[in-house]
Amino acid sequence: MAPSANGTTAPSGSSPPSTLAPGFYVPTVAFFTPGDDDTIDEATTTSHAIRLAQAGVTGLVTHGSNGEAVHLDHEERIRVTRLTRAALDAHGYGHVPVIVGCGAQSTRETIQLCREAGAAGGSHALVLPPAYYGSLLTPALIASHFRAVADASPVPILIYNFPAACGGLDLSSDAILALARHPNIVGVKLTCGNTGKLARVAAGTAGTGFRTFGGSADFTVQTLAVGGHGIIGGLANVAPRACLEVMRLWEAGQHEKARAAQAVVARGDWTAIQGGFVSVKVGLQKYFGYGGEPRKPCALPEGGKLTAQEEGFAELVDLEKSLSS
Ligand SMILES: N[C@@H](CC=O)C(=O)O
Repeated sequence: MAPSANGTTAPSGSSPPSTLAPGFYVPTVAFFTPGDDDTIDEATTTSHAIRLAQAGVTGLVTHGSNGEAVHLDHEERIRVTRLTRAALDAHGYGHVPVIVGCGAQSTRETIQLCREAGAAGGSHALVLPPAYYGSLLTPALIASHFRAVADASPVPILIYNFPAACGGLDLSSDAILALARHPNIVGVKLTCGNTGKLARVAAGTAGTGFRTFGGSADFTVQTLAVGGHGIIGGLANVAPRACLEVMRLWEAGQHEKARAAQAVVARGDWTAIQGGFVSVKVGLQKYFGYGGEPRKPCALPEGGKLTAQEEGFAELVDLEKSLSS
């Protein structure tokens, strides 16, 4: 039996359920072979997925913002999802869901990505709203997009509300609650950080199986306090046990300790939020010996900026390592 963040167990080898368990889900970073070779690093993709599962995370997300989805072609996306699913299955984590980032600018390509995600072993799709032609996209067109994708997708979808990645497009709680009535729209990741919206969506969908996730580890306690179901957050690439510990302490009613752990996680997440997925790679490389380079045109920081990012994770990694022993 393998543990999950909410303290339940699932028999290894079983399939992920379509209703997501509450807990902590990790949008994995992508790994590439060094230099001009620059192909998917299959060995590291596999070992990273296993490391996270062994730490007890509830699920993984390929091709979230941390996963450089926009730097990958369709074939590479399929390969990463297949590798991740296969790594989990081969190590007794068949019940652990793999959510797949499927945002694209057209409804047509988004549906194609959802179909490819399902065929590659993805259990759910995480869908950003299209925003490139933002001034042309009315709230009604955005809602039609999500409904058309949900109608056609072979896997249930989660809405991904991340205004900073979508030219400021920020879905309201009213819009999300209306979409939540679609039978194939089963959750939302709120990277907007609006905990008022989170409270309204969690309350408005209570008891339906719809899942309301905070979109960053730095507001885990806030999410749980208002009835959210957990976090989908990139910081757990570096420190999965520390991120889970905040949830465990809160759910055990140890609120002072949960706040103290949340403070450490929030300080670490500030480095990840400012430096994005590149800083997550910096943290992995410095403290766990793998991570490598992002795809160009992104680049690792150098000099004082590199050192500052490394040091920004030090306290968090101390907590992580204390929980590993
Ligand atoms: N801060 C976010 C970035 C994207 O949603 C995260 O932790 O995943």
